[in-house]
Amino acid sequence: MAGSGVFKEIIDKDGVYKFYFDGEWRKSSSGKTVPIINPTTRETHFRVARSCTQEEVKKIVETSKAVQKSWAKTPLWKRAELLHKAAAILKEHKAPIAECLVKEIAKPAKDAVTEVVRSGDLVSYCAEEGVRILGEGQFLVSDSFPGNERTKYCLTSKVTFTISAFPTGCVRESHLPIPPFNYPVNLAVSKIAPALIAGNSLVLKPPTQGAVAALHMVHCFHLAGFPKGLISCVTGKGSEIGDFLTMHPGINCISFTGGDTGIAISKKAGMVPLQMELGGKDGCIILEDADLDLAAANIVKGGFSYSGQRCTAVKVVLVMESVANTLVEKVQAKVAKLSVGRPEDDCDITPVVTESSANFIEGLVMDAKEKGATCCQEYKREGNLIWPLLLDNVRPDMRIAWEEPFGPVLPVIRINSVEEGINHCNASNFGLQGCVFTRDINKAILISDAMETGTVQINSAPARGPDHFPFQGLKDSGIGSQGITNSINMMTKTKSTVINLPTPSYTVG
Ligand SMILES: NC(=O)C1=CN([C@@H]2O[C@H](COP(=O)(O)OP(=O)(O)OC[C@H]3O[C@@H](n4cnc5c(N)ncnc54)[C@H](OP(=O)(O)O)[C@@H]3O)[C@@H](O)[C@H]2O)C=CC1
Ligand SMILES: O=C(O)[C@H](O)COP(=O)(O)O
Repeated sequence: MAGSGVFKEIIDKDGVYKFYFDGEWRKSSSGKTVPIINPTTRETHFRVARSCTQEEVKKIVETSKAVQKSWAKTPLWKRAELLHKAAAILKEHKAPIAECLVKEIAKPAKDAVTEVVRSGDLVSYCAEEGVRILGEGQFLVSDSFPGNERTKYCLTSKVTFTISAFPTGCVRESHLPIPPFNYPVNLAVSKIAPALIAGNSLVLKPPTQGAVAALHMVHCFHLAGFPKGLISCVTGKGSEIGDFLTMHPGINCISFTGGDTGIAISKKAGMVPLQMELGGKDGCIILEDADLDLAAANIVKGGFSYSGQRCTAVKVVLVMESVANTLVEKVQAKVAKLSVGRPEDDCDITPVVTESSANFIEGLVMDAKEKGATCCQEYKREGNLIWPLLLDNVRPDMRIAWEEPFGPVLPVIRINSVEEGINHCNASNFGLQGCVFTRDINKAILISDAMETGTVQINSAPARGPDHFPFQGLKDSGIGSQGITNSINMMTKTKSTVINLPTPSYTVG
């Protein structure tokens, strides 16, 4: 049960979830709260402290200063040990955390448990990967470069972020992970674990929808015994506290996952490393020689899992005209078998996260219908619940050909050449993932190389997992690369120490 047992200290007597600072769960001095609306009932299910008065943020970020310095001196194996403990506690308490995901973001019950277990696995893998890659460095000699004798030895290693005090007196210490609503646990730990193994402190800003799941996850790190003040979690709407956090002089690294907000943040954040995983319009190109049963299964899984609320969802199908009718029939037959209803009942299609999201999705559908798209199913909506819809004969003048619904509606564009399909994908502002279905591996590789996206899946739907794979977006889909190793590297700095010898030294004797 959320907020009970080992989690009872994260909620106050009035039923308001607290924020986490300096090793304690605290009520906000603002005295205000933020309601979290259950997408299924459209009623308030939880309340979190609308924390973070500017005074509170200032104190939170500065507190990380001393703690971060001592954490950076903690041996790698000890950092890893604590991460393994947090991973085990996460998995031990997967049920109450999954319950929060069901109630806050209408994630189907089974998928909710999977997200928590996957997060525990990510934290453990990160602990091991961190010990490996942060335990290695480089040794370079000077005479490998023209004009040099062997008078210099260069030792390089990966160090944590501590940067000396700035003229303004602020020491830039803290990492700022900002995850989105659709994976408030997994896309939080995908930032938290690399930051911690790399020796950083952090201030987590969880999504409003998903905040309580994130707070339960933070408590698992608290129970694991991380030093007080190393991890903080501030609650409150991003629109109200986000800018103050992202532009705070004490923040020296931002890892964000979400929508266009990330583009705005990247323009405001200043001279700090950014890791941005943003939206996508993942294209699925179906060639004439494709295995259409395999393609149909992946289009339904890829396009409708978690009601299409995944940045890696299949967002547009580009199918060769000659096989389009057969493919659409196969997809329709599978869509008809999708269960629609409550996340508690493990339905395939559950309510989208907010009413505004449902309204946005509806707008895209209406625009496509008005412009002549074929609705393969009757458009149906009850509150935030939208029945799965395949839109055939979509054309480039329709908004849904380009915009990201983040919902259970999927456009099909019929093409007459592979180039047409690739050109459509590359004309998008997004460049996250794409996929191609063909039996010809040579064609698949050529298409993969031609697609301007961070990843191309061959004969499978787009996906971020497994979480150790590099995961990146091009163009408006992101900055930098996620995935455990790349995240660890992005959250460290390279330090060179050069030993200068008075005379050249080559070999013994
Ligand atoms: N590429 C990827 O891996 C992913 C991309 N996305 C994309 O994100 C969108 C949906 O996710 P959603 O969570 O709604 O995205 P948003 O961009 O609305 O929110 C993402 C996070 O940013 C916070 N935030 C909002 N405003 C600010 C601000 N001014 N400063 C700092 N933080 C802020 C939000 O907090 P709050 O909730 O309080 O507003 C939330 O925690 C879709 O476009 C989807 O494609 C989503 C998941 C993964
Ligand atoms: O942001 C998202 O939606 C996730 O990165 C998608 O992850 P998944 O492909 O593992 O669902």
